[in-house]
This record gives sequence, structure tokens and C-alpha cells, in this order.
Amino acid sequence: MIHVNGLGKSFKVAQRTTGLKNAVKALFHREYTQIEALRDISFQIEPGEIVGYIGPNGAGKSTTIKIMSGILVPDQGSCSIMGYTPWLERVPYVKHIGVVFGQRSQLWWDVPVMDSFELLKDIYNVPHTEYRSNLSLLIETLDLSGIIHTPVRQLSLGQRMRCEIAASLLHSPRILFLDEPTIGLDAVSKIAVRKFIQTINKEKNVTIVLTTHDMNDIEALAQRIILIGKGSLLYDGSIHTLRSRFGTRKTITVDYRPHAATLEIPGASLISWSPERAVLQVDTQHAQISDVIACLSNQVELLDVTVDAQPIEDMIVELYKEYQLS
Ligand SMILES: Nc1ncnc2c1ncn2[C@@H]1O[C@H](COP(=O)(O)OP(=O)(O)OP(=O)(O)O)[C@@H](O)[C@H]1O
Repeated sequence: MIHVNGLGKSFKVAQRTTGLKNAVKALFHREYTQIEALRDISFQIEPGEIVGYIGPNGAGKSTTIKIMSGILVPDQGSCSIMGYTPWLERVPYVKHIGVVFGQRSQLWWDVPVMDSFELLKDIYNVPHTEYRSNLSLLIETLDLSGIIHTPVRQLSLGQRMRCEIAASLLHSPRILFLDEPTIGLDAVSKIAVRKFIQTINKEKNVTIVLTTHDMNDIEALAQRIILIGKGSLLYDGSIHTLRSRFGTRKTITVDYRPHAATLEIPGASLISWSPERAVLQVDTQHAQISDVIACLSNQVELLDVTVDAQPIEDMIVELYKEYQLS
């Protein structure tokens, strides 16, 4: 569905210096630097996939999304989405995609949300029956009934984001590009947005490309991640593979009957200890969890044991470290 091949994009940025003398000088002679936002990016995405497109600040995520949605033209490489080249065939192409930029609005600020929806219906030429059925589904699943007659500027961020997502789906797109869709949302709104993304992916088979810094979004939604850093593609694979590579550390928390002596557990490092509770870290590449628990039960009378996997956030930090991105 999405074929991206050797994409490259540079920006020419004017150097700004401080001081009046330099400002006058700059009127006659400007110095520029070249920022390589993307270098040789290639990937393919199949229909119905949810892909997390991640990377640190300035990595090139938004630039890629802008190229894929036809807003920016790359300097090198090709991009074919549903057979279209986004920036060359924008008008027929945009009928098949929905785009949400968490930081920007596609709704008209001063008019009620519903008026924006009606305008989008006309812009995309959505047949009346399709529009009505999409609208009622979106109002119901995104809980919009209380806010669609309110002007956008009076909505809270969470309410606006739900309306933005609805606006991007009124024309039944096959692909949805989401750039930071949960930025600034409270925990309840985040969960609602994630749930909705899952629903449209499952029930309507919408392909989703999601950029986010929120690793809970990634964990909840994406089976595959594409990591970019400093404009280059660094990792493309499943979260499962990432876990087996970087997620080998487990944390074991044990509660036991009061025990005065400290614990000696081969293969585990003691993170904290008290006469009633200990927290240990185990690298499963070097020791088995069952061996560590057996060793513990020989030394203390266990009351409770919990084993926690490494959070995905930590794994991403390790990945950034490996590529010297942090
Ligand atoms: N219009 C522009 N003009 C000049 N430089 C730009 C422009 N757009 C992006 N850049 C530069 O290109 C690089 C990649 O930017 P991009 O916005 O794609 O990063 P990002 O991964 O989305 O970052 P963030 O997570 O901070 O949103 C950055 O160094 C940025 O400063």
C-alpha cells in the first residue's frame, strides 16, 4: 500500500546572528546552512498495518509524514501510496488519506465544529449517505454529540483532538496519518483516542501511520515500529523483536516474612532491600527467573512475588543509546 524508496530532503536555513551590525550585514550577505532532514529512507507498509514511526526530536518524522501526505516534495527518492505519487497527484490522492497533525488544526477556528464537517464534506465531495453514516458513527464512538455545535476555539484540547480525528475520517480514507494525536491529552482522553484508533483499524481495515513520543501509544497500538534518527532509518521491525533484543531485563519484587540477613542471589542484582521486601533485577540472557525465585525461596519464606517486564520506554532509550541519539 505504501512504498517509500530512498527518500531524501534537505532544508536551507538562513543563519541568524545577533547585534545590529550583523543584522545590517545580513541584509547584503546572508549565510545559509543545509539541514539534512531525511537521508535515504525506505520502507513498505501493507494494508491494515498500524506502524509506529518514532524517533527523537528533529529526527525527521513530521517531514516524512508531510511528504507522504503530499504537502512537501522530497529532493530524492520515490513514494508511491495506493499507486499515487502524493505531491504530484494531490487532488485525487487526498481523497484516500486522512491526516491529523496534533499541533495544528484542520478545523475552522470561529465556527461550530459541525460547520467545519459540512465544509469538509463539500471539499472532499463525500456522497450524502456516506457522510451521514460516517458522521453518526464518529459522533457516537468519539462521544461528540455535546460539542459539535460549539465553535472550535471554545473546545478543550482533548475535545478538539476528538473532533480533528473525526474530521480526518469523514471521507472514509483508506490510510490515516497521525502526527502526535495524543499530545497534551489527559489519561482518559488518551485511552479514548487509542481505543478509537484500534476500532477503525480492526473494523474498517484503515492503515495507520502514527508518530508519537508517547511509548504507551506505541505499546497499545503498533505491532511494528520504524525508528529514525538524524534523518536515517535505524530500525524497522516488530516490538516483539525489540523486546528480545533490548527487553531482557526483568524486575522481581518479593515480599517475605521478616528476615534480618541480606540476600545472596546469583545471577540477580539487588536494587533495594528491607527485612520484608526486596527488589531484584535479572537479565534473562544470563539467569532464569525460575532459578532466581527458587534460590530466594531457599533463603526466605516468600509471601508474594511479582515479575515486571522492562517498559518499552527503557528499550527505546537503549536503542537511542546504541545509535548515539540521546
Ligand atoms: N520548514 C523547515 N525549514 C527548515 N528546517 C526544517 C523545516 N522543517 C523541518 N526542518 C528541520 O528538519 C529536521 C527534521 O524536522 P522534523 O520536524 O521532521 O522532525 P521530527 O522528527 O518531527 O521532530 P519532533 O519530534 O521534534 O516533532 C529538524 O532539524 C528541523 O529543524
